[in-house]
Amino acid sequence: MALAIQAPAKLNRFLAVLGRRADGFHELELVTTVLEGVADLTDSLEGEPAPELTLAITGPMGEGLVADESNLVIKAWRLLEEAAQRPLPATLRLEKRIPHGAGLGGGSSDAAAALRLGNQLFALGLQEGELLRMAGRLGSDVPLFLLGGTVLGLGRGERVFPLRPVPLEPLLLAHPGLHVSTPSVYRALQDVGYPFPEALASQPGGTAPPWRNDLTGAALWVCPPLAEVRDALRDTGGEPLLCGSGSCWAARYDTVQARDAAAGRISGERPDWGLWRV
Ligand SMILES: C[C@](O)(CO)[C@H](O)COP(=O)(O)OP(=O)(O)OC[C@H]1O[C@@H](n2ccc(N)nc2=O)[C@H](O)[C@@H]1O
Ligand SMILES: Nc1ncnc2c1ncn2[C@@H]1O[C@H](COP(=O)(O)OP(=O)(O)OP(=O)(O)O)[C@@H](O)[C@H]1O
Repeated sequence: MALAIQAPAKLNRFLAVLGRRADGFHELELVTTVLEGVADLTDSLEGEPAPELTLAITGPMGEGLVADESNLVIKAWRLLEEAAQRPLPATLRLEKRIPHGAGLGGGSSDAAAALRLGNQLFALGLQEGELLRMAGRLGSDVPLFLLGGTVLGLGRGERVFPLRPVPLEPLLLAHPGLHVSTPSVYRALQDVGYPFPEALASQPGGTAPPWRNDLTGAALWVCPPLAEVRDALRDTGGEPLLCGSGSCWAARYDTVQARDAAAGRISGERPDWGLWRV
């Protein structure tokens, strides 16, 4: 019987870079919200046992993605096979609605969905701790999608802890169709210089974490046209925040009305941009 798992996008409302580690990764402090329930910004992974492993990719954001061993869904499946010590042949269908290279974690979310799907489909009985370890091997962003909700991320982002939900303000996400490479943004931190973050723990108790992304300068260095999206959102009265390593921006507004007016204006001026209301 076929099973389907939803794979939502994420928003890092707080991303502090604490420094560069000996292994080349960066030590981070992150507060991330998994954007559950936003249908047009959620991938779907469906599968059923079959004679051999195949992956088909469809959906509005499927173009340009390859369904080979480089795909995070297949990489996750191979880790499941390693844990099960046997092949897990299945027909997999991935419906892509999250743009890739946008900082919304779509590939990571698909990988987490694949771990859960394979574990259920073949009744592997892998426990949460084991799945989290496998997720961390696939990518720094993958474990947070296994938790869902609002998540504190430490280390390179893979050490995750559930937080009390931080309510999101009315948001407008704008995607200019540019693809920004995450490694190139982290590398550019050397060129633009490090910020000097106060630790999240030093924020006054009870307040929401600040709207902050220390990768912004580096991403603008790598991809200067990103500034156009930031400025367009600012012109509508929003407070823009770069999503992860870009290229999407999320702007927060005081009211739903202000956000909806902004969406109307930007969709008229920039019909080529992807827009999502959250
Ligand atoms: C920008 C974020 O999306 C914020 O959540 C993540 O930090 C990126 O997470 P991700 O895409 O899962 O990243 P990974 O696949 O683990 O790493 C991709 C590349 O990004 C850089 N990288 C990533 C995470 C980190 N803490 N420090 C890094 O320097 C490394 O060059 C690494 O080779
Ligand atoms: N199933 C997948 N969906 C999207 N990208 C994938 C997938 N499998 C592999 N990739 C590769 O991973 C890269 C990053 O994809 P992803 O959608 O996670 O980017 P992102 O939104 O910038 O995420 P992050 O903020 O985690 O860097 C893509 O450019 C693509 O080459």
